[in-house]
Amino acid sequence: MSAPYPFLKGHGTENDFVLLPDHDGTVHGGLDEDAWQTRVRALCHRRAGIGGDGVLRVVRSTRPEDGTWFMDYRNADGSVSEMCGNGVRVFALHLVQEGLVDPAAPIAVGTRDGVKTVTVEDDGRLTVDMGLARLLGTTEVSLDGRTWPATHVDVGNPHAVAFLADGEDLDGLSGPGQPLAAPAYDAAVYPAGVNVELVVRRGPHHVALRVHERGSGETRSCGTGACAVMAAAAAADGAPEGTAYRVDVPGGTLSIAVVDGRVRMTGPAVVLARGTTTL
Ligand SMILES: N[C@@H](CCC[C@H](N)C(=O)O)C(=O)O
Repeated sequence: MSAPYPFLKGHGTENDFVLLPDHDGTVHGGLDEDAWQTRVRALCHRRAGIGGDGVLRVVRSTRPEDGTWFMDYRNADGSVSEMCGNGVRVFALHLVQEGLVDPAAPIAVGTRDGVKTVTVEDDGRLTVDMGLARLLGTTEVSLDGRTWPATHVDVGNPHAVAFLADGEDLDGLSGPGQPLAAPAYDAAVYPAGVNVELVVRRGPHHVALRVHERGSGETRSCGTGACAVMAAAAAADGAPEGTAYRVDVPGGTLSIAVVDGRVRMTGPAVVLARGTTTL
């Protein structure tokens, strides 16, 4: 058991996170890699822990090029990712709620994929400049004996975006109430693993997805995944820049557009609890 330390719990479209304030790195910064991964897994455990798809450690940047605050993100299994699109909205909201940043000005958040700028909208949602979505070619993913062509999209982290065939639906991808099994993918294309989005079209510029995340399993939403899906859909549609896509995820809705070549994602963020733990 460790000494008590503070945590908060939040989510963005039900992609949920444990936030760990550790501004000067003295709370968790001294842990070695194994101990840190063990702590992340314990915190994210759905029954024995607080529960979460990942952990957002809130730490002051040590590199000026990262801005003032760095989002030290880990998946539920303790692994690192470059970026978390829902997490960065929750992280920025936390900074606002704690009075650590000016909500009227763009909020710079350092990530392993560089600095992301977050803006608080008048309706309380947050918009993230996610940077580039790079379409890197075609691959395949498989699940339960079905195989789909997929687009390899890099949004800082790796994604495989597969559109289901006509007549296939998202509910049919697993047993009723069951999570998605891990899709098979080409490890030569994704040597560090991949986040897989399975997608249907709901209407013009309107899609819906289920996602199996690297390091977390099926989640209720994935911000980077939604951006990857939007980029793949917009390319397939030949949609002009500025076209806003509605991306439905099991936990809500995100609005995403490409402006000046950069993906801008707007969605909600919630911080719902705080406390201390010895996990
Ligand atoms: N849920 C996140 C993505 C988290 C990282 C991902 N599992 C990975 O390993 O790349 C999001 O909202 O983007």
